[in-house]
Amino acid sequence: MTILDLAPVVPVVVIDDVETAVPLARALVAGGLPVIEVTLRTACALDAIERIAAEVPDAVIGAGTVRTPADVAASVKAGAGFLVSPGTTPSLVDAMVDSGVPFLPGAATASEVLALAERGLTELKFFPAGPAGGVAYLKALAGPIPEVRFCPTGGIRLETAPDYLALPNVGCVGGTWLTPAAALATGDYAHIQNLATEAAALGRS
Ligand SMILES: O=C(O)C(=O)C[C@H](O)[C@H](O)COP(=O)(O)O
Repeated sequence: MTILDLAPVVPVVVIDDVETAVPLARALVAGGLPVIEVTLRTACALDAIERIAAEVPDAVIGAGTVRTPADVAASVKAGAGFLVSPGTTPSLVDAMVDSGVPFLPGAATASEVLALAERGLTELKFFPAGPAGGVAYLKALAGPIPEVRFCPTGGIRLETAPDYLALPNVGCVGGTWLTPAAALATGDYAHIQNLATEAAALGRS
């Protein structure tokens, strides 16, 4: 079982207020989406990961927007169970390999995919999925590079997720649509749970 196969959708979340982290994670897990990516884009992101790791045992909590070896170290220290990067550099991949936790390095072109496959890495994030070519691009990659599987992220919504999930080289998709800023601001976790339930059902279609 790998990160790509645990849930059809990985919520990508931006947490501005650390107090929202635990109720938010609980709502996503209750809706059927246990794999959660907290982006390292806010000051409290590492604290949020730490709290979710400590208080929501059913969540598989990971760090997103991992850009540097220092991000890798800080994420693992905070308790991240997996790492996701928007793109890759040689030093970032080295640090991810050495981290001891599962990771999805980002790639957007055939050359980037081949560079990672050459290192034995065959589970990647495809980012930014929509702008980079979407479903058609992934379909084209499956011809020459069928052994590499992806979590496409970037511009995907509930309506477009099924087209990605139908591809043989897609394990799951990521997206921010599960955690609208307005719902977080007002503490509307019931709405977030409903969005998660809706997305989790895609895995049964
Ligand atoms: O922060 C990162 O590491 C990223 O790679 C960016 C996210 O995957 C996108 O921000 C997804 O956002 P939506 O397009 O709204 O679903």
